[in-house]
Amino acid sequence: MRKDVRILLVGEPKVGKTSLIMSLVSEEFPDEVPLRAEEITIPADVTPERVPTHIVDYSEAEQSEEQLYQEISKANVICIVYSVNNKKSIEKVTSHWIPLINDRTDKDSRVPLILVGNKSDLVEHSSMETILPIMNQYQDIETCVECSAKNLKNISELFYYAQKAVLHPTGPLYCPEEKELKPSCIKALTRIFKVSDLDNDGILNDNELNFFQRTCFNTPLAPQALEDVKNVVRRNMADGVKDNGLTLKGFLFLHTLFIQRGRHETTWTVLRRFGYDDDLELTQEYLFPLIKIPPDCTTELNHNAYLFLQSIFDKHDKDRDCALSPEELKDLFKVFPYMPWGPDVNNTVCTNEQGWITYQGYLSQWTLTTYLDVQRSLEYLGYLGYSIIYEHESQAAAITVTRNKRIDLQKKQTQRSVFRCNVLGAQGSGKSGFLQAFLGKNLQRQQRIREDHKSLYAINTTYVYGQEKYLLLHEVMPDFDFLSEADLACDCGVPGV
Ligand SMILES: Nc1nc2c(ncn2[C@@H]2O[C@H](COP(=O)(O)OP(=O)(O)OP(=O)(O)O)[C@@H](O)[C@H]2O)c(=O)[nH]1
Repeated sequence: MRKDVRILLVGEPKVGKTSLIMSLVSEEFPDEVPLRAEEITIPADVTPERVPTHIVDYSEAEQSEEQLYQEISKANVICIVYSVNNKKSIEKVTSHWIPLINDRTDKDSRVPLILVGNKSDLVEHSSMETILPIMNQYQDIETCVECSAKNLKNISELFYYAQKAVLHPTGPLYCPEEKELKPSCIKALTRIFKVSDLDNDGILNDNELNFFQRTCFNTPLAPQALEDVKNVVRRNMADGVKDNGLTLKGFLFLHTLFIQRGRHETTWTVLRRFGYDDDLELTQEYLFPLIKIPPDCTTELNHNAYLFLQSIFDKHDKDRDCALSPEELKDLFKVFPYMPWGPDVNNTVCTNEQGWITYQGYLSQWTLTTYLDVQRSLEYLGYLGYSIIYEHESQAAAITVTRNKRIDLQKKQTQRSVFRCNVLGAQGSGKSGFLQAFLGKNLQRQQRIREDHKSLYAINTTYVYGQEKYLLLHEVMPDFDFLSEADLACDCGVPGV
């Protein structure tokens, strides 16, 4: 969410820019105004969207072109003011102001524009007939409003729309020409749907909808409201509601409707809650929360994280064979922007006879990633929506940072559950075979492993005094001169296999 909003008012001389600002601030029409109002800052607590808002005036008589360009580049939203009783000031909107602003702003990060027709007290008719075609022609125009600084009509609304255009912009979400959601918005909402579809049946049932509602808006929907939402979808499309739940199509339709009715903030609230920024990318804070790992400590998944991963496995193991077929695995990773596991994973963890990753193998791979590269693990948990489903502040709540290894050794006691063992030995001494045998793969199966699918790691569970622990074997290349710090940082070694 933005920290502040900067609104710039531009337009032809004498259309009433300064008067609009003064009317907003003093809540009365000023008889006399300066050429240009001083920049004002409205504190967060008196703005509708609770963000500090700066309002900046422009005066051709007082400012140079260079100063105007500077202000344009600093603005988050620009109000182009015209006077409804002055045709020339309306013409100038398209002949002068829009091209001037477009020339000075980056095509990919255009500022939203608002067309403001002032002095509505002076005319009987509306300027909308002239303005609507302009709105259809220029995508950057967020909205238009007619107002009067003189009788204070629509003044606070104007500044509210301006704030809203910055905080909840239409641009990234919706294409007004096509009257449909933009592809990146569909992608984000589809991920949100999949994360919220806890049983993975392609339908959000009442429980899932309520959970979603509570997560995003802090309140569940009343039963009648839930029915009303579904009825709106039913009335508009045939397959938006199925088995009394919302399908992806229905879910996307609802968001299209929110936007078309000017309730962008609803869709933005959902997107932000699920970690998206203004460009519909997952934020760095969401994917990579800060986590401190002191030296000699390792990282493991905690009990809650395993429960979560278990539920993710269950929801994708459709045939209940305790293994993920390639299709099931693909489906599991659909909420990721890329496929995180390559074919080497099948040779790093336990698989079934078909070579598919078993439940145990799946948890082992997560354990391995968390041990070797905790940032990656946090990122993956983020794609799966861990912190949202478990209502934690961040993905970091899934991680246990273990005690310093030296203290463990001193006390001869450890809480750790993952232990790393380096396997050393000359080329051809059978290290790979040793690793594969640890995964229960016999020589016949080992021979079928393609060279480029081989892994230098093998991880599996073992029992120590009745407790389940993970043992991670790492095959180290024979040239000892090149052993890295990480290669040496093991709990035990198996030399000369
Ligand atoms: N009737 C009417 N007059 C208005 C309204 N708003 C502004 N005016 C009058 O229009 C004239 C110009 O107003 P300004 O606020 O100075 O306009 P501006 O756009 O800031 O002008 P520049 O500083 O030249 O750019 C003044 O005489 C205002 O009193 C309005 O809503 N209705």
